[in-house]
Amino acid sequence: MLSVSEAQKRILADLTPTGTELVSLAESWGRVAAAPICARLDNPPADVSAMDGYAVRAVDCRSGDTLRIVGESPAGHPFQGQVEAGTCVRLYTGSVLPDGADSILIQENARTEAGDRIAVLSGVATGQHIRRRGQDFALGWPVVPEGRHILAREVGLIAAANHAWVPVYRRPVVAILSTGDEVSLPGGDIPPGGIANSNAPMLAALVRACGATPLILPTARDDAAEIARLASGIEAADLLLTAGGASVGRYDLVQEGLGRIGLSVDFWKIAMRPGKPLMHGRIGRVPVLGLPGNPVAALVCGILFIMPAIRAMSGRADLTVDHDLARLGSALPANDLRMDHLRASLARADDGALVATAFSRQDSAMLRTLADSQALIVRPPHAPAAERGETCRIIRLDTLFI
Ligand SMILES: Nc1nc2c(c(=O)[nH]1)N[C@H]1C(S)=C(S)[C@@H](COP(=O)(O)OP(=O)(O)OC[C@H]3O[C@@H](n4cnc5c(N)ncnc54)[C@H](O)[C@@H]3O)O[C@H]1N2
Ligand code: MOO
Repeated sequence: MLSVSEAQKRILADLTPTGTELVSLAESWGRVAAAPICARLDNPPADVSAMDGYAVRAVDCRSGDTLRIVGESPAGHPFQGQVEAGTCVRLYTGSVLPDGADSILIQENARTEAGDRIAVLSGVATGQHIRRRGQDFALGWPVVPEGRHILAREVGLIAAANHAWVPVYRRPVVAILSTGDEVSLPGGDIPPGGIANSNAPMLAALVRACGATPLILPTARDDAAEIARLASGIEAADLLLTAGGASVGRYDLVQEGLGRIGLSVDFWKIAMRPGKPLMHGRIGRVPVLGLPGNPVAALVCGILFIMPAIRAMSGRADLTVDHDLARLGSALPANDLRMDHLRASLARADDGALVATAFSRQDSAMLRTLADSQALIVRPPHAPAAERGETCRIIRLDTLFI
């Protein structure tokens, strides 16, 4: 059986980003920059005040000096004249620094006197409280690199760089085909021996959380011809996920069904738990991931393989999900040859360290335990028994937003 990291490498090996499109700035959140986004101006565009106060010449702004106010310059209304010796201009945060001035006296350090004069209560240092033109970024700088996931911070930055449109990668379309005679639509009557289809909506939610567009196909019965028929239009998608029918049983027919429409299998079976029967292959240009039917196995494969695959197809530079360190909240037995992913709760110790405690039952059909988990404890193949308090590697589920 293949290792998890080898499987990840093989899945990512031949994935390329989708095409590109232009979206409005407001629509760019959650997308991936398809080209470097270069500043169309300096930011700030001019030397501006960082405080409400007075534009002054530091040389004549010592404690006890008085200055004559020669004008006012609200933000957006630059002063047209010059700040001469012994004068100042009233201005505000964001006002352009007038010619002749080199510093800002904050209003708390000035007292208004009779007429148009102020008394300086505390002197200023040259350049104080000035935001220099271009100190954040300059015209032409690539402020957002190609491949960056655009979140709220990037949206703000792209706006500040004066762009209304953003080049992004097209959202990958991910088709989801669940299989199984026993699988029924959630919400309907579940016949004897049936089970509600949790995989299709769960995988669709995962796909959406990864920034791709899910396309749920009708559920296929355990019938190779039907599986082939339902997957036959797959060229319309960028990735095919199947769920169920991946194992060795007589009715596990996904490979046989997809084989009829040209599936070539790259690998089948990974040394991991849950998720052992994962299959990777291709139908024409479309990559295929055959997920196990057990829902927890499907979702763990989703985190380890679907997320990186969608990120790669979306053009993202950061592909795999990060691991963190935690302390074990309870002892664990030695592991076998499969890399294990134990559903666990997370808490904080008094010293702030994360403490991960595995749930006592780890059945890969138990969705409630999965939903109640804040982390997966990742145990390498053949890991020896571990004591409570030992350091372990975890994948945080609570920060993945899936
Ligand atoms: N003799 C062996 N049996 C099994 C092995 C093995 O190595 N040898 N592997 C086990 C492992 S590990 C897994 S994981 C499962 C995977 O099986 P399949 O991918 O073939 O999945 P199914 O048999 O179709 O279903 C498994 C389980 O999940 C339920 N299921 C299926 N689809 C859905 C759905 N859309 N929503 C909710 N639940 C679903 C199904 O009813 C079964 O209970 O194989 C083990 N067996
Ligand atoms: O690996 Mo299976 O995925 O144990 O349930």
